[in-house]
This record gives sequence, structure tokens and C-alpha cells, in this order.
Amino acid sequence: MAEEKQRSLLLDSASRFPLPHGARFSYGTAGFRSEGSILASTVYRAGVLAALRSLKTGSAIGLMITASHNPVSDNGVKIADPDGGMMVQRWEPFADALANAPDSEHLLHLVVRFVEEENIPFGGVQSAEVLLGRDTRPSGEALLEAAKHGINAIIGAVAIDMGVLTTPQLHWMVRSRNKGMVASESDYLAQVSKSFRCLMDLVPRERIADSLDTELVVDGANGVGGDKLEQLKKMVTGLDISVKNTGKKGEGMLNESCGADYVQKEKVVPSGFGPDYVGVRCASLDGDADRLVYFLIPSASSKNIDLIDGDKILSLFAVFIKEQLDVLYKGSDSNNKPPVRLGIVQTAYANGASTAYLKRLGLEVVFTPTGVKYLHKKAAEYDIGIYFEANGHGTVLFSENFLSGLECWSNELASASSVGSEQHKAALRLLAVSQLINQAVGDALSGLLLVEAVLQYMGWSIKRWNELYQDLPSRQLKVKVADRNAVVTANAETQVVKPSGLQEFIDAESGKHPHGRCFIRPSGTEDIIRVYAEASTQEAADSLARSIVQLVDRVLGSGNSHQ
Ligand SMILES: CC(=O)N[C@H]1[C@@H](OP(=O)(O)O)O[C@H](CO)[C@@H](O)[C@@H]1O
Ligand SMILES: [Mg+2]
Repeated sequence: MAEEKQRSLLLDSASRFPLPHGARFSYGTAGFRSEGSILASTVYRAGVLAALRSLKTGSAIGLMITASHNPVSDNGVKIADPDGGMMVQRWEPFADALANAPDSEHLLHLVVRFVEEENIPFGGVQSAEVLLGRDTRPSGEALLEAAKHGINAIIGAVAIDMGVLTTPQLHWMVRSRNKGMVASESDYLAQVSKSFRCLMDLVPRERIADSLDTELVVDGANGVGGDKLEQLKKMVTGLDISVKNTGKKGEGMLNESCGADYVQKEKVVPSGFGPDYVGVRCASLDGDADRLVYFLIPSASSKNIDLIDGDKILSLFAVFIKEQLDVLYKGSDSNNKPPVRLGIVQTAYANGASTAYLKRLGLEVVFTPTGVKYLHKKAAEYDIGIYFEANGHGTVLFSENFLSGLECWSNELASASSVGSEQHKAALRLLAVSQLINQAVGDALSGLLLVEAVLQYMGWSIKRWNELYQDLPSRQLKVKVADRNAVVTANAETQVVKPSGLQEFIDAESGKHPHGRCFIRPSGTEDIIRVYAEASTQEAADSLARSIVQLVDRVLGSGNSHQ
């Protein structure tokens, strides 16, 4: 009876969100993404999916409506799992099938079959909870309603609207709620600002005396991050933050000539910044504030910037954390403590100079395919795992086991004669980092505060930080091809397996240039093949990339390659 009611409810509500004619959707690296005006049926179905996922896991699930750094007319939707991470990959084929079901009958059929296969408690026997968030895109409001309809089409499921949020805020809320911890936006802001204050209080006095530059100017991409940073700014002291491209009327369009993606890819001064900011520490968030890069405008006449990308943020965090661990483990009372495993996770896009630098520090560096779901999973295998994509998405993960040990150790140090010792302070710093930096996903706001705290601790200017190592010149191009899946890669995307012969050519071309390195892979978010090349000079990197583009175009292409 209950099942009958469930079926007719789903049929009824699904028929209100018909699939647009000729549309095809695919749950890619960043969920579903498309022109916002054709996404209502997809977001409705993502609501159904999220409710089923919540029934299956018995936990709260997140549904975020955003298209990150895409143009303002686009939108998208992604699902967060109970731990705050991306939805388990095993469910992606079902997500695709749901999104593309031609009508409500087919949709119902798919749901009923999947519920049976997955043994999902269906028909009201269990309750489900989906936390909803959206960014500032104009299409978001209507899409949020579509998501609510999808969730409400599953009996027992409740939609909780958490409002306009950054993507990482929603992921944080899902994780916190499922851990039984406070999980509102003000809780997020309170935790982040409190742990930042704690780190700032632990900055060595002699370094404060150097009176390091506290001025920071942030490009908010005209997205949700700017407004949130304005809120956060009121809760932190010790920094002089001003926010540009806040998205307020008259300041410009979302992601247009601004934001972390633009700044990282184009390496030019973003809109709203000019000669007034020469030498000032600047940062860019992307449209949903899960990516962060820093930059420096070198001279008044310069259109180009000095980019401080995700690799360098990672390197800064790695240096800091390694230093704290070295201090912590130096004391005699560390003898009976289990050794800590610190791991660095990068992708093939990491600049070769960053990998060489990290290895020189004696750190363990491993590679995964592109996409945070791979990096995150790998980083979670360590006691402390630091991961970043070059584009600025990343975080620092602490294992539960390491953290509980560290808390006990810190308490021991506090009660013994070591209170206030360097060793005690190192423990407190690491604990504060674990509170500050988002444990669910990469988070531009908390990442930014950690960068700022570490720079203060080190007494480093942005220039000094940038000089940690010098990036090898690189070039990224893309090629339109008939079928991007014709390219199959291995070894964390560094080697082409298919079509055969391609890798040999890439090797031969790379070998022609000092420090030449090149790889190609099918994009997970666009219908293209990406080509990345680096070498000791910009000319060599450009020429290497171009020669591989021509080859890919010849073998697979539509004759239509571009940057
Ligand atoms: C070279 C590059 O920047 N690739 C990006 C891009 O993926 P592609 O699969 O390369 O299209 O979007 C992903 C999602 O935002 C991000 O994780 C990834 O780093
Ligand atoms: Mg983003």
C-alpha cells in the first residue's frame, strides 16, 4: 500500500519536470553541469537521487546547486556523501540513468529496480534528510525548488534549505551533522575564526616584531565567496582584508574576467585590480569558493601577474606542517609515540618544480588522476594528507586516529612541565589547523586563513613565499575531438595507452627539450582532450604543447583545436 502511494507520488511529481528535448546529461567530475535554463529536470532527479542516498546510508546527504567557475548562465548540481565528500562513484551510472530517463514511467522503473538491487528501505519505512545549498546564480532559486520537489517525492525524506552558501560550507555542514556536531553556517564561521585566532596567538613574538604586511586584497569572482568573506572578516583580527569583485551591483559578472580559474589559466590581472595593487598580497576565489590562488602584480605597467597556485599553497602548508611535526617529535617524550605518516598528493598538472621541491624536503609525494575525489581518497590514507590541484582546490586531512592521539599528547604536555614549551605549541598548532581547514573538501575561505596564519608564523612576504621554488614554464591547450574517450591513459594519466603509438611520439617530442614533460588526457568536464607541456623555457613548453596538439588533431581531431 505504502509502495503504491510512493509510486504514484513519484510519477506525479516527475511529470512536472520533463526532460528537455534532445538533452543529455552526465554526472562528471563535478556533478551535472549545463546551461541553467535546461536543468530543472536534472536537479529534480538529483533531489530524488539524494533522498535515496540518504535512505541507503541512514545519514544526511548534501545537494549543492552551483556551476563553480562556469559562466553565469550555466548551473549544476552535485551530491555530497555522509562524510562530506563527493558521492560514491559506484552510484554515478545510476545518476546518469536517472538524469536521462525519457519520461516519468521510465524514471519510476529505474528507481524501483535500483531500490531493489541496492536494498534501499523504500516506501516510508525510514526517514531521510537532504541539506540543500546554492550559490548566487540567478537560476539557482528555481532549481532549488526543483530539488525540493525531487526530495519530497520520496516518502520520509525531508529537505532542509541551508541557504546561499559556498560549496565547501555545505560539505562541512553535511559532515558535521552526521558526526552529531553543530552544523549551521554560524557554527562554521565560529569554528574557522576561532581556530585562526588560535594560530595567530601562537605566532612567535619575535616574528610579530618584524611587523609583517597584514594587507590582503581578495578577488571574490563576483560569486558567493566575497560576501562570506565579508562576514568572516568581521570575526577575525590581525588582518587587513579588503574584498573586490564581491558580486554587489555594478561590480561585474560572476567569473567574468575574474576569479581563481581565470587568474590561474590566463595569468593576467583580474578585473577590478590595477596599478594600485602593485606588490600587494592578492588572492582569488572561484565562483563557489572551493578554489584559491594568490597573485602578485609585479609592476604598474604589467598585465601579467606572478601566480602563486595550488602547488605553492600546498608547499607552504607542507613546510609548516613538517616543521611542527619535527618540533613535536624531537623531545624525549616522543619516543613512545607512533611515527606519523605525512603524505603529499598531486596530479600530473602539478608543476614539476613543485614536486622536485617537495621531494627535496624529504616528503612522500604520490600522484592520482585529476579530480578531487581521487586526491581526497588518497590523502585520507595518511595520518596527515595534504592534497592540492594546481588550480587551487585542496585541503589538509587529519586521520581520526592521529588527532585523538595528538589531543591526548597535547593534554599531557599541558599538564606537565612542558606547558608552553615549543613542543606543546607545535601540538596546539596542528590541532588548530585540523579545526581550521575543511576536512570535507577544498575550501578557499579556510584555506586563505591558513595561508595567512602560516605567512605570519614564517614571517614571510608573498614574494618570499613565491621564491620557495621557481615554476617551470608550462602550457595547457585543448583539442576538440570526435570522441574524447578514444584516449585511454594509465599511471595517474601520465601515459597514453590508446591510441597506440601516441605515447612514443610524446616521449620523442618531450626528449627534444631540457626538462621537457608532456601528457594528454580526456577532460572529465568538457568534450575535449587536454594537452599539458612544461620545459625549461616558455618557448620550448609552447612548441612542445603545439606539436602534441597537432598530432592529437591529426589522429583523433575535428581539425578545430584551440587554447
Ligand atoms: C586541468 C584542470 O584544471 N582540470 C580541472 C577540470 O577537470 P577536467 O577533467 O580537466 O575537465 O575540472 C575539475 C572539476 O572542477 C577539476 O577537478 C580539474 O582540476
Ligand atoms: Mg569551484
